[in-house]
Amino acid sequence: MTGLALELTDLRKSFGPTEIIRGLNLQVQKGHRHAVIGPNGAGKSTLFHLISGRFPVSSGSIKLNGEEITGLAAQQINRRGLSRSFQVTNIFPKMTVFENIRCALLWSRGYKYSFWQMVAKQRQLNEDAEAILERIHLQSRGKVLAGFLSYAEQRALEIGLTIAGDPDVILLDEPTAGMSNTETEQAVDLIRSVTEGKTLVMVEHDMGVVFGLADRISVLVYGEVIATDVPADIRKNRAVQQAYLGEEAA
Ligand SMILES: Nc1ncnc2c1ncn2[C@@H]1O[C@H](COP(=O)(O)OP(=O)(O)OP(=O)(O)O)[C@@H](O)[C@H]1O
Repeated sequence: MTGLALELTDLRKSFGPTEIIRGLNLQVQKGHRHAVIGPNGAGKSTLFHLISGRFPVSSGSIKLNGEEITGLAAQQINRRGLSRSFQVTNIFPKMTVFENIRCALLWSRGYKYSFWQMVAKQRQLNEDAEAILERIHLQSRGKVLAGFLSYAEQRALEIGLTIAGDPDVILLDEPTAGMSNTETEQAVDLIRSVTEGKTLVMVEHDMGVVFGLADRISVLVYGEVIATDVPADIRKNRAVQQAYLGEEAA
């Protein structure tokens, strides 16, 4: 897999008079697991909102698989193969786990409600939903209301919703936030398996997760990427140590 999955050039985003993303450049290679790290308030979530089309950019360019997506709506970007999770869980708590996945599949395939179409596609849809439940290790929890899942299971379901449309590029926002060590280890294994052969861009604060999963790390400070490199070299980078990692990396 070669070429760029994402190419962000001189990206800017202001809220009122305050510029939050300030001439950001970022390239993500196809097939890489790429982590974006940086201090609180650096603009990581805002960056995800820009890439996924949730917020319009103030200026600059975003290319997905070589094609300009700047200015497209979130749904159009999703149809082009980019899917994102949210820091705050995005599941329907009063629907079962299985129904949540089915909904994500329906949405990603753009099915409009038509009874006969639904009947014809029902079987395939159910099989595909079961397959996703297996991939996220929730096959025994399909009939449970999503709101009754443990927190870690809800995060796994959220990953299931994100991968339901079989995206090429997956954006995960703090996928292990709030988890115990054991839950984090399981989440890392899950993320590794569901992103095999895909491109992953991940915002994450847990340095164990970042250095364990990422092929490349970009460091975002005050709305700019100050370094992008392999994990070993990010650890050694002086500017990064000073700006962010501090003693932890020394
Ligand atoms: N909709 C908004 N309107 C105004 N300011 C915003 C908006 N969204 C984010 N900001 C500001 O932009 C800055 C960057 O926020 P953002 O959430 O992107 O940072 P972050 O790097 O993801 O932080 P954290 O690691 O704490 O999640 C913050 O100062 C925040 O207050």
